[in-house]
Parts: sequence; C-alpha cells; structure tokens
Amino acid sequence: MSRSGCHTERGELRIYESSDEVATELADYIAESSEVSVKERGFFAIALSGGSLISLMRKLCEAPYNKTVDWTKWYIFSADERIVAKNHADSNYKLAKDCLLSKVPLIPSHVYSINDSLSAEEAASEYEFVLRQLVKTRTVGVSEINDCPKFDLILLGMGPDGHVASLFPNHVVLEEEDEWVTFITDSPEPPPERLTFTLPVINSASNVAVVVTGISKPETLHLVIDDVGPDCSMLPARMVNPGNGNLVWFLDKLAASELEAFKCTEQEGKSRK
Ligand SMILES: O=C(O)[C@H](O)[C@@H](O)[C@H](O)[C@H](O)COP(=O)(O)O
Repeated sequence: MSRSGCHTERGELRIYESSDEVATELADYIAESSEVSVKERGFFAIALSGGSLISLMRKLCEAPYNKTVDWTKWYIFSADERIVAKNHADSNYKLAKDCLLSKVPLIPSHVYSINDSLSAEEAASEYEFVLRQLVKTRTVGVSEINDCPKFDLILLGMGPDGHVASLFPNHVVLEEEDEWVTFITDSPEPPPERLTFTLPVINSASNVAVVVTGISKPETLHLVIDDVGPDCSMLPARMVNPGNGNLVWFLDKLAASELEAFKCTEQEGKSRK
C-alpha cells in the first residue's frame, strides 16, 4: 500500500514501505501501461536502463503477469547501455536478459540490443538508425511537437550523483538536442564507454517512471524533487520532464526520507496518534 501518492511539480510521487512493495506496484504499473498502449496503438514500446531497476521488475515474470501481459506486442529498447560484449557482466542487456527477458514469452526479434562489435560512436548511430525505422512504421510512436520517438514507457533508475540513463552531471551530452541516441567515452562510473538516449527522447515519452530505492540517494532525491540546491545540469534527474507525458517516481521510504512530501506525511501520521 502506498504511504503517500501525491502530485508535485516534479511529477507524481509513489512512496512505498519497502523495495519489495515497490517491485509489486511497479509490475502492476508496467502491466497496465502495456495494456493501455496495446489497446490504443497495437504495440508497447518500452525502454529500460540498467542497475537495480531490473531486479525491481522481477515480479513481471510471476503470475498473473507472465500469463496476462500481451508479451508479443512488446518492443524493448535500452535507454542506455555499456559498450561491452553482450555476455559481459557489465552489460545492461545481459542483466535484463538474465533477470527478465528470458523468463517471459517475448518475441526475440522485438528485443533491440546494441551491436557490441562496433565502437561507441558507431553503435549509437546504428541504434538510432534502427529506432528511426521503427518510428517510420509507428511501431514506436512519434512526438506531436518534434520528430522524436514517443516511447510508451521509459524506465529509469537514478544514481547517487543524480544521473539517469548514462546522462551524468555537467556532461556535454546533456545539451544534445538533435541526436536521439548518443555516446560517451568518459563515464565517471565504469565502464567508461556508453550509449544513451538523449534528454529530448526521454522527455518525449508518453510515460517516464524513475525508480529509486535504498539509503544512498535521499539527499540527491531531495535536491531533485524539492527543487532546491544546485542548478539542473548538476542533477540530470531534474532535467527529466516529459512535457506531454506523465512522470512517476517509484520510491521506497528509505529513498524518500528527505522529501518534503514524505516528512509532511510522517508528521501528520504522528499528530494523529
Ligand atoms: O547503466 C547504468 O549504469 C544505468 O542505466 C544507470 O543509469 C542506473 O540506472 C543508475 O546508475 C541507477 O542504478 P542503481 O539503481 O543500481 O543505483
């Protein structure tokens, strides 16, 4: 049960008692998004980041979702990827495949992984090319305000430094406006070479969910959501703002503990006792 679900200028906050509860509610949210998109468009175009997000999606492999979700309509992309072999322990694709993709009846050709035999630059440009073909056929929707892909759902994690996908604080790629998929070779976190969706793509999605749990992120989350402290480019998560879409934050109470909305609810709870 959500401790507090409230709408802020930074999107809807859904705060849960534990990360296990986040996993339960996230599965339900993703399944519902899929149902809506398949009904409206006939497809579900979803992009995933790496990190703890993938294990928090684990309940999708279980009943009822393994049977009720229309997996054949899913088209799955990486919102960011590390430039390593697909079977490397650092590969986001490997993580997603081992924990989720191999456990549900997806159509293998609908899973768009990067070409791991190319350089970061070539892999990014090939990935964007593939995405462009799918936007042309409207398998992936298109934004009404620019020519960007309009993903039905983009799922992001957030690092303790406020990075999302492979968009790190103060990095020049935060200013990228033309490319859909770009690359970096100087990631502050290993491995250094990565491919990432750009902010225009993230912000053109119909739905963006940022999933943050655990004790290492409450301070950063406070800066990002309560809009205090340093400017945006120091906190890429604050630049996530799907203008024509919905932004939802899935948080456990550890991650949410410094949020003004969370503290208010805690205070109200105490005064009622
Ligand atoms: O490839 C990556 O490094 C990820 O996509 C990255 O953006 C991740 O989502 C965050 O670092 C949060 O990761 P955690 O949830 O594991 O802290």
